[in-house]
Amino acid sequence: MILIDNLTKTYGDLTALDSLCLQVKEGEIYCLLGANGAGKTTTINLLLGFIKPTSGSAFINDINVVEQPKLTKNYLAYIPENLMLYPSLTAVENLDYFSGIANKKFNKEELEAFLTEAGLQTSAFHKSVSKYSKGMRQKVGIAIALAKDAKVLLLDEPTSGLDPKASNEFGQLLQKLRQKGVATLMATHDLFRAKEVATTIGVMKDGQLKHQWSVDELSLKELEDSYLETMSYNSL
Ligand SMILES: Nc1ncnc2c1ncn2[C@@H]1O[C@H](COP(=O)(O)OP(=O)(O)OP(=O)(O)O)[C@@H](O)[C@H]1O
Repeated sequence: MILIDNLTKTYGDLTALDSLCLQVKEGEIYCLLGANGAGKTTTINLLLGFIKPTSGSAFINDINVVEQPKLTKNYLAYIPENLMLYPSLTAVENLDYFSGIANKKFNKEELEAFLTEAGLQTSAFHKSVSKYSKGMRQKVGIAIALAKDAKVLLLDEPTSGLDPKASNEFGQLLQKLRQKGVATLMATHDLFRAKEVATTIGVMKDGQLKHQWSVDELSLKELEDSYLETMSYNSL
């Protein structure tokens, strides 16, 4: 579970995040939309403990991210736009390495089973990931989350640059994780994919959460209209 309570981050005069409150429960996928500079990555970086908030708090499975950042890592998996893997290693070797960091040890068959569950084709398991497409790399990221048994998944524009088929596959993998009870927060510019996968959609602007809907509350057209209207409104 993710709980964000009045989280604020300022850089000098700039308020990158302004009293953000939101919650992502087990089995929910929360898609955070917003133009460049809205504060989406700042939110994710605060949850990851990469940066410290100016005020407010955030919790991963009831653990305070600021007070116990290392402990929260046990529950978290993170997939950024460009997942960092060791290029000279294969998918199995990368998965073995990253599982080890999370204090999990698996045999070859178990590692391969995670990659299969993440939808990676068997023929790629023992090839260097330097030859992988972006979609294949994202699948390794999902396999890492599965192997780690992550309870919370943080995604920063994971489908950016994926072709529609790969993006669709990625969405289906998120649904699988959702069925396992994973709480997912995904920053994205992809309104279509957000409407496809989310349980809740939030729209940020100037560091503030301007709208939040349950996904069933609105059509894709209504989401697009509301998004564009929010973006065109000049708050200055
Ligand atoms: N280290 C920093 N120093 C100063 N300003 C920063 C820093 N990091 C982010 N910002 C500013 O904070 C604001 C929010 O940035 P953030 O990266 O969270 O936006 P975003 O919604 O993720 O945008 P994008 O869609 O482009 O990734 C922006 O105005 C950005 O310039």
